[in-house]
Amino acid sequence: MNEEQQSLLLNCSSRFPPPQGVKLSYGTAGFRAHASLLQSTVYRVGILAALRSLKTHSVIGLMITASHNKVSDNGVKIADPNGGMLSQQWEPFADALANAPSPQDLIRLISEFVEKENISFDGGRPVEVLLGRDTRPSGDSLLKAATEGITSIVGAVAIDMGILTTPQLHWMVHARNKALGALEHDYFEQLSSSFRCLMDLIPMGSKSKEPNNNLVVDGANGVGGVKLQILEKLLNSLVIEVRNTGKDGGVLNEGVGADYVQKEKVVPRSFGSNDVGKRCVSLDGDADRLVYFSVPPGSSTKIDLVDGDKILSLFALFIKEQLSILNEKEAKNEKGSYEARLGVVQTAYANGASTDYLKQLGLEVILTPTGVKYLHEKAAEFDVGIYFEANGHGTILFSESFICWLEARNNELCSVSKGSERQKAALRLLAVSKLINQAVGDALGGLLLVEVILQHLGWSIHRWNELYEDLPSRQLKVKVEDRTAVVTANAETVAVRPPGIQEAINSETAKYHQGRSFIRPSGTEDVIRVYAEASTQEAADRLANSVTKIVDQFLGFGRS
Ligand SMILES: CC(=O)N[C@H]1[C@@H](OP(=O)(O)O)O[C@H](CO)[C@@H](O)[C@@H]1O
Ligand SMILES: [Mg+2]
Repeated sequence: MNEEQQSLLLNCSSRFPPPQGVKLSYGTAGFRAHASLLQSTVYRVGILAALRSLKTHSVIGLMITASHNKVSDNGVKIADPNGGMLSQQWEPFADALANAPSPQDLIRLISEFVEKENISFDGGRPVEVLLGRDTRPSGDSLLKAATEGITSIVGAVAIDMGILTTPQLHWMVHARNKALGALEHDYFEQLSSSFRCLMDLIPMGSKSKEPNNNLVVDGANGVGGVKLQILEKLLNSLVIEVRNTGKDGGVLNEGVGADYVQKEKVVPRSFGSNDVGKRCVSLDGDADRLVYFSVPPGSSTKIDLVDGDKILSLFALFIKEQLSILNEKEAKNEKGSYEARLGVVQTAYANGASTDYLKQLGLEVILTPTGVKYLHEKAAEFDVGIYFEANGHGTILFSESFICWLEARNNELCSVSKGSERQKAALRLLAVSKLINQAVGDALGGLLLVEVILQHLGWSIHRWNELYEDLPSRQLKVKVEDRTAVVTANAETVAVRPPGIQEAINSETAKYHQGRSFIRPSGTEDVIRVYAEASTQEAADRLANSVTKIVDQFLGFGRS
């Protein structure tokens, strides 16, 4: 680093002192904390984003959001050149940057890192960071802090893309680095045109049995509802009613949104007995998650939840069907078929019944730790990799080589059997790859794909929900003295530390028919999460409570 660079960093950094007595960690999905603590962190992540752009010679994204967390919280995360999460190799540097006590320490860290990573400041290439933020009131001033961080690297440019869903920002980074149109308008255009294409390819015989074909959306009082209202105008064929848009006085994520609905299994605000039987969907605060639900007859608060596992199952079923149509041979020894590897990725939170169902479909099911960064990485190993967290965060990834093969196959079929079922299957798969976000899970693309598949199959939400019956489950959280005392293995299904805790959990779980339980430290909140499953709701609740007590005995504040 030359002197000009050093003094620029020193000057700017002294205006962003880190908060006292707080240890920050990049966590499951970037840094998250009370917004008042984050000025310095976001400033420093701005520096990191510019360095990442220098290192990769690509456009990088920086998103300011705390997703489903409280409105008073905020957070920041990086989108890498392919639109995915920041490379895990850089996370320790992110942690060190965020926690550096003084500007001098910060500059020393940066100098050492730049040398180690061989990052050159030659100024020969553009250094660009796209910025986005959700609707949180603190977003505006944090965005300014991020801009200062980015521009404290000489020659780096910050481009404010405005208020966006998290997946929109990731999509824009992905598109920019492929030299494609990357404005919000391009995003809406891609989603709506691929949706219309899939709708046009629906077989004539499919007619939905749903008496009311309208969709009711809970926007979590966040950014997703408003964006969906813009998108809806381009769709023609789908009637969407959006509630909890955030414009009618509701508070972000308070009693609303995908996280609340999935964890509490009750209706969000502004939904109730008038909605019995309707197809409803909840987005989270930054619109990267979605869960469907319906209100059963006679209920005003209880719901039938159709969670991320069922969305995954619906997608897997559809993709599998299209792949098998595509590979049907018309003549023996015909060339051109390609056994695409289809795989699905889940976490330990996936309902046991969903994993059994997917295996029965003959699919390869992989388990990873919690967090999209892990699921995405695994899904990318397949030709078509579908990943979903139970809470509704997921997408379908298509490998570049499979897309190339599909395009060539579609062209070939166009000339020999245009309009055939096989050509339609190729077109459908290509359209799905454009509709569903290739960078990260996206509630808007996910929602449109669910809608089109339901129409394609002629299914109501009830028929979809009957794919399999969820095992009753319960999730709880426990405050402990030090959550890092829990260390897990085998995709978080086993706690290897503190010693003895897993044995205690096992002996409790063994008392329950179809019992399953695990604990792990949250990567976004200062808690230990407890998950339990059993054959009845009452049993799942009891098991979760007993395991909570075990956690408390081993790690709680009151232990002796
Ligand atoms: C059990 C659960 O829902 N965990 C969520 C939550 O992570 P934790 O590390 O569990 O706090 O937030 C992550 C980011 O949104 C999401 O990827 C993950 O699935
Ligand atoms: Mg989110």
